[in-house]
Order: sequence, then C-alpha cells, then structure tokens
Amino acid sequence: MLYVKAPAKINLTLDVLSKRPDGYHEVEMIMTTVDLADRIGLENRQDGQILIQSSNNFVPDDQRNLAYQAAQLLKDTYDIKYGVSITIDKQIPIAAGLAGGSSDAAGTLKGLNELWQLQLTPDDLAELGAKIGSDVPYCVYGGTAIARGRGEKIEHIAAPPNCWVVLAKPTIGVSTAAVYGGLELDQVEHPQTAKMLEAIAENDYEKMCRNLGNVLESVTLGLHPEVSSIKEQMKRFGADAVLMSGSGPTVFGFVSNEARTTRIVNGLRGFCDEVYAVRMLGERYSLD
Ligand SMILES: C[C@](O)(CO)[C@H](O)COP(=O)(O)OP(=O)(O)OC[C@H]1O[C@@H](n2ccc(N)nc2=O)[C@H](O)[C@@H]1O
Ligand SMILES: Nc1ncnc2c1ncn2[C@@H]1O[C@H](COP(=O)(O)OP(=O)(O)OP(=O)(O)O)[C@@H](O)[C@H]1O
Repeated sequence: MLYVKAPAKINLTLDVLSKRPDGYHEVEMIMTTVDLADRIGLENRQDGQILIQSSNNFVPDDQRNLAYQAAQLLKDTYDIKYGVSITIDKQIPIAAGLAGGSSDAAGTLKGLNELWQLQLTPDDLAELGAKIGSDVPYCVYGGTAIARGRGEKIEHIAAPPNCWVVLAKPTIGVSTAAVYGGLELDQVEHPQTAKMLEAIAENDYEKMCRNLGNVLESVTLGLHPEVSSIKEQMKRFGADAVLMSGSGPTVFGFVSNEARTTRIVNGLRGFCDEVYAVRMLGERYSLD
C-alpha cells in the first residue's frame, strides 16, 4: 500500500477579473497549503478496476469522486491495464472551500505516478489535473502560489509570514458553481493582490492581515448568513484577521500567538462542530 498526504488550501486573496465564454471565470488568487490533510492509500489491482473506500459516508465512492476521476484519467491517457483500490481517510471538511476533493485528485495523480512508474513530471500531472478541476493543478504542487486563468496557471511565490490559522466550518456545504453564478462582477470590491504579494515578499504579518480579500465572500454571505456570524465570533474571540476561503463556507482567522489561538478554538467550539488550529505549510512539495 502506498500512502499520499493530500493537504487543504486556503485563499489569502481571491479576485475574479471577468466571466469567460466557456462559463468559467478568469481569476487571480493567492493560495497556500495548511497542515490539515486527507491520507490516501493506493493499492495496485490486477483486475483493472478502480475502487474507492472512504472513512466518510458523504464522500462519493464512484466516478463522482475526484480521486476516481484522477485514476481513470491516467488509465485512459497511458493505456494502463492495472486498477487501483483507493482508500481516503477524510480529515478535510467536505464542500468547504478547502479544495478537499481537488487535493485528493492531485494526491492520487502523484501516488499513481509512482505506483504505475509513469515518470511524469509535476508539470505533466498539473496539466492532466486541469482536466479534473480548476484547483487540481495548484494542489499537485502545493505550497504558496498565485493562480490565474481559471486557476490552472500557477506561479510559485515565497511562504507567507508564519502564524496560527484557525479554521471553522459551519454545518452547511456550499456549491462552488452556485457561488460563482451569483457573482455580480460590476459590484465587487477587488482585493489588493499586489499589496498581498508585497506583504509576503516582505514577510510582513500585519500587512498580510490588512490585505486579505475574497470577492466570493459577499455572495456566500448572502446565501448563508451563518458564515457572517462565524466571522464575527472569530473576530470577537481575538483573531487578527478573518476571511472566508474559496467559495466557502469555511472561515479562517490568523492569530500570531498560541494562547490566543487556543482561546479562539475553545470559544468557537460552542457553536461550530468543525474547528481546527493549523499551520501554513508555506513551501511547495513540503509534504512529499
Ligand atoms: C473557489 C475555488 O476553490 C478557489 O480556489 C476555485 O476557483 C474553484 O475550483 P474547483 O472547485 O476546482 O472548480 P471546478 O470544479 O473547476 O468548477 C466548478 C464550477 O465553479 C465555477 N468556476 C470554477 C472556477 C473558475 N475559475 N470559474 C468558475 O466559474 C464553474 O461554474 C464550474 O462549473
Ligand atoms: N475526494 C472527495 N472528497 C470530498 N468530496 C468529493 C470528493 N470527490 C468528489 N467530491 C464531491 O465534491 C463536492 C465538493 O467537495 P470538496 O470537498 O472537494 O469541495 P471544496 O473543498 O469546496 O472544493 P473547492 O475548494 O476546490 O471548491 C462534494 O460535495 C462531493 O460530492
């Protein structure tokens, strides 16, 4: 059995520049991986079948699973006769804005590249991953990056200033397509992506906190007011800065000190089931 870690990501910024003719949106977003990860087990099969087993009943166990799609794509592209049993130990909240499914797909691509000895480069895997979903190429590399296009054009940047990250996911799940669909582009307040890049380059924690921004946040807040109240609580308990990740509904808060992190986590647990204190991983390939 080969094991691969598939970490979650958060968006430090998420800007949408335009709507494209293909139905996707042109984005510009800074993402970084955090140390909350699914663990994927891969075992070769001689019968050619792809089987999925997961610790979580809400994870689909058929071709709807992005890890299944990753295995199928490799089989089809490289005419592989083997199959694979994929076990997903799910730690990342589902439909949360943390790229859980995309990271499972990326982890499966990387793991099968080894198991089936395909000798593909990370760039090859990222290009294949784009066929599965917009976040998959980024998840192949991990670390800190600015993503453009529909999310598949990746430029690696330095690790953000070090701090604690509190994640809180309300019980609702959010459909990414519905959130992009609800975006009114002429009304959005664009984040200062250039300032965030400066903050990271200068390793300036306060500047990073001041420049968090996500244009999808107001859409999700409109659909799910409970996300607003989690943001408010996180600020009230003492987070330095708070933002929704991706299309939501997970909210993250940055905290510079451990004692305050513990206080925020304990405070939030009162009315939110899924709360985690994690660290940013910073560099690409840091889990490999
Ligand atoms: C919100 C983010 O997670 C931020 O990292 C991503 O932009 C979404 O990435 P994802 O979940 O991998 O998205 P996909 O599976 O490729 O697309 C889901 C749906 O989101 C919308 N979508 C996604 C990406 C993009 N650049 N523009 C879009 O409009 C489309 O309606 C698409 O049908
Ligand atoms: N391996 C997987 N893990 C979790 N959900 C998956 C997986 N494969 C497919 N799905 C489906 O995808 C939907 C979205 O789940 P996921 O956890 O990937 O969302 P997300 O974290 O919001 O992703 P993103 O941030 O990339 O938009 C789920 O409702 C589920 O039905």
